[in-house]
Amino acid sequence: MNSHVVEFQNACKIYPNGTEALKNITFKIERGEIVGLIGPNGAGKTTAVKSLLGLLKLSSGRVKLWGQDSYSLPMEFKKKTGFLLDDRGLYENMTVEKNMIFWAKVYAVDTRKVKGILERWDLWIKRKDLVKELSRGLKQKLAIAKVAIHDPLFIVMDEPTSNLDPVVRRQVVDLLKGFAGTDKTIIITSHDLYDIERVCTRIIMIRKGKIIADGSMEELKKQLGVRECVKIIVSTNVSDVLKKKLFKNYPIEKIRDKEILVPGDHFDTKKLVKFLVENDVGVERVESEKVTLEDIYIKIVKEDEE
Ligand SMILES: Nc1ncnc2c1ncn2[C@@H]1O[C@H](COP(=O)(O)OP(=O)(O)OP(=O)(O)O)[C@@H](O)[C@H]1O
Repeated sequence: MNSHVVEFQNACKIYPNGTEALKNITFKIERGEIVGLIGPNGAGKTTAVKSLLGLLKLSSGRVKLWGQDSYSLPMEFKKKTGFLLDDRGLYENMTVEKNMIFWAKVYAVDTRKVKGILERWDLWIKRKDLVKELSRGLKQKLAIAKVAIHDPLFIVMDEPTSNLDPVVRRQVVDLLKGFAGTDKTIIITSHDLYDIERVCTRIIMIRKGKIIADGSMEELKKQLGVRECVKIIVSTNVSDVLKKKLFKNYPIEKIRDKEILVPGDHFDTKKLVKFLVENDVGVERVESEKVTLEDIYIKIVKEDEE
């Protein structure tokens, strides 16, 4: 069976004012992937997501969900999707509990499950509050609880962790991480690259309506030629003579002010530390310097600008 859940084929979107938000986008997402859609403000992420959910019509090209045109997705498929967008899909003048009961009914979920869901998100005590009386963070939490109410197979979340306090943010990240290894397919857009890195198995980066990078963290690191480093922090200056010796005898990546960087993989750091000590260099500590998604993002944007 075809395991593509999402397929963009030469998708283009030009808004009536002439803005080209998507320029010939083509990619597929397989069942079980958790994709982070990232990129600068105005890159086209929300436009891509809304087209995928059938909320926007493309100017040309196609976007499919489970092989069906997403703009005319049959109801049986619609019911298998869950999404969190800007407007959150909550009724401001209804209570927390009534909102959830409403959505449970829409998705034909047993309304007796609502209590458990609200408890899980610590919202049961707020059940009698009107949504309009909730803080932004609590609204966001309720909207996320709503997205998962019918256990959808395909989930789209636009900025799920914005406005959340650290505890709730961790709760959301854990929920999303819990989907890894299941048959759920998820797309998350976010500017919070730390969350994306923790949750996603694949990153698609768009800029000015075009895909400029696509792959797992490991693949992106390889493509960009960046690697993890070990950082040796020293307390004394490294003389120019010693620097020369170091570059000659060790795979030194860089020597910065009181920091010596060597590649993290397969390198015997102990040998180098011993060498430094023998040459009267005080070694304070050794740390590993991880490459983050933020480092990758900045490098890709810079390269794309050139
Ligand atoms: N309804 C609209 N009419 C005209 N132009 C629009 C409309 N919606 C978005 N745009 C433009 O399309 C481009 C892509 O916008 P989009 O909202 O998809 O970007 P984004 O990557 O989601 O940005 P952000 O990270 O700021 O949310 C931007 O130039 C934006 O100004």
